[in-house]
Order: sequence, then C-alpha cells, then structure tokens
Amino acid sequence: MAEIVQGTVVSLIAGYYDVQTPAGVVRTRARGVFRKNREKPQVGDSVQVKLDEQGLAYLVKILPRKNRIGRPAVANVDHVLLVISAVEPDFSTALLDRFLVFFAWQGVEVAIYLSKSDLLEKEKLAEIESQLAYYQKIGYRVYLDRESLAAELPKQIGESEIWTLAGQSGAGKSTLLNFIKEDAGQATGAISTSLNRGKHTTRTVTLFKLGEGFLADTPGFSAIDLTPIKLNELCTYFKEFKALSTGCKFRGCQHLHEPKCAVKDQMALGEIATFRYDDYLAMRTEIEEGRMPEYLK
Ligand SMILES: Nc1nc2c(ncn2[C@@H]2O[C@H](COP(=O)(O)OP(=O)(O)OP(=O)(O)O)[C@@H](O)[C@H]2O)c(=O)[nH]1
Ligand SMILES: [Zn+2]
Repeated sequence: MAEIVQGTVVSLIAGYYDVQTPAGVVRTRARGVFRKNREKPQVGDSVQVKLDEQGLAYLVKILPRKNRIGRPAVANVDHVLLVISAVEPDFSTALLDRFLVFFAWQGVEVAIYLSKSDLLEKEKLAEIESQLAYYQKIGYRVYLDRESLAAELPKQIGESEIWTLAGQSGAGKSTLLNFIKEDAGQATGAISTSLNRGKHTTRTVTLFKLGEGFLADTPGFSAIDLTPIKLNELCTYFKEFKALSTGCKFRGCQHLHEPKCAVKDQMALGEIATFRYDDYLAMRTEIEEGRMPEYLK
C-alpha cells in the first residue's frame, strides 16, 4: 500500500529533495508532472510525499506558497531574524526601517539582533540601545547579544515555522549563523563550509531544525527595493503609525498635512520618534521617485 505523508523540503541535492516528515528526513524524487507544469519544488515548500512498496519516495504535490524570499529563495518564510550592526557598517535607523518596512510589506515578522556591539564604546552603544528600546516598545523583539539570542531563539521558533536571516552585507549574518549552529550542536555542513563567497555565485540553502521549526543556514539577502510598495500603503507598514491611525480624523490619513492626525499629535508629545517619521518621509520620496537612494546601491 502506498502511503502519503506531508513534510517540508529542507534541501535540494543533485535532483533529490530532502523532506522533513514526522518520521524523519526522507530523500525524494520529484514526479515528472512538475517538469511538465514548470513547477519546481523549493526549500521551504510544504509538500506531499508518496512512499511506495519498494521503499521509494516521490514528491507528488506542492502545497500553496505563502511567500518566497531571499537569494537563494526560501519558500514560506514566517519570520526574519534581522542582523543590524552597531558599526562596520554603521548603525542607522533609516537602514533598519527599510528592512522592517520591506518585511512588513511581505507579511513576515521580524526580530532584531544587534551585532558588533563589542566594537563600540559605551556611550555610543547606549545611544543605539536607546533607539532599539523604541523598537521594542512598538512591538519588535530585540536581542543585544548573541548569547541571549542563541538561548532564546529555539523557544521563539514555533511548530514548523521557517526563519531566515537578513541584513546588510557585512552585518554579521554568517558569523551569527555559525554561532547558533554550534550552540545548537549542529556541525556546519560541507555545503556551508565550501561556499564560494564571491558576490555573484549561487549559494545553496538548507533548513536545519531549531526549536519546533527551522532556520535557513544561508545568510538571506542584503539589498532591498522598496519601490514596488504602494505609496498610500507605506504608513501601514510602520507598526506604531498603523496602531494610531484609527485615531486620525481622516480614513486613509497619510499623516502628512491632514488635520487632526493622531500620528502627528503623538509625535508632538514625544510618543512617536521623529527619526521614524523622518524615515517615513524619506521612503515616500523614494517610492514617488521610483528609485533607491544612491548610498544604498
Ligand atoms: N567584533 C565582531 N565582529 C563581527 C561580529 N559579527 C561579525 N563580525 C565580523 O564582521 C565581518 C563580516 O561578518 P559576516 O558574518 O561575514 O557578515 P555577513 O552579514 O554574512 O556578510 P555577507 O556575506 O556579505 O552578506 C567578519 O569579519 C566577522 O568576523 C561581532 O559581533 N563582533
Ligand atoms: Zn494621521
């Protein structure tokens, strides 16, 4: 009797798809039907696997995808662990806000990790930490050191959830991944250690088990483009603006020059950070002009 089980594609190896099922990882072949439909299973896909009498396993169905992000792409990403560095490259809320808006637009939750805090003197670090406290206040989980992150992360990754890293080039994504993997008692696989770090080489991606779900073992992506975002929806991707917008006089208030705007009122009272509002205006300009700022290219 053939049996059908459901699972998550955790890696692609030379035409085989490794699928994590409740009974363990099963190495499968994709059915020819995918080639015909030009469908290609991807890491992160939720799939059905058929096990036949000979013990052979076939990937027979891809369930609908929630999203597809990163390079190489991971499907069905639930959560991004955003690595933002204190220095090299310098911390900036403008940069942080770009990532937060981009992922909010993609419908993906974000947790923030501050890297390279060891390279900064106390006063400067305190300034960054006070800015990050604001992000914590508006609802983001923030980690200031990798030890607490490594201890907490497995508890945060829910049943079958897929997490991936993101952050600017050089922010410390690979360094963090290696630390987490060691901490989780997982050997760094041959694929990861032999990675060619050249800029335009394709990297493979594997999901490894962490907590109740998975973490992608490849540093996600660094460059983001906000220009496809609809201008009048931009403000809904700023968590605290969105929460306040029901208090604005006008529905669809863009929090610019409209009268009785709750966002501007709260900013005047110091409840909304002016740097967030400035970043919002800068992103509006970027979207209106349809191009990324020069310094980010
Ligand atoms: N002192 C210190 N150095 C760090 C830390 N995290 C990363 N680095 C260093 O920063 C440099 C860049 O780190 P990577 O982990 O390669 O950065 P990445 O985000 O993976 O970069 P890309 O692969 O270009 O996207 C390396 O030289 C690391 O050793 C940290 O927390 N403290
Ligand atoms: Zn408003």
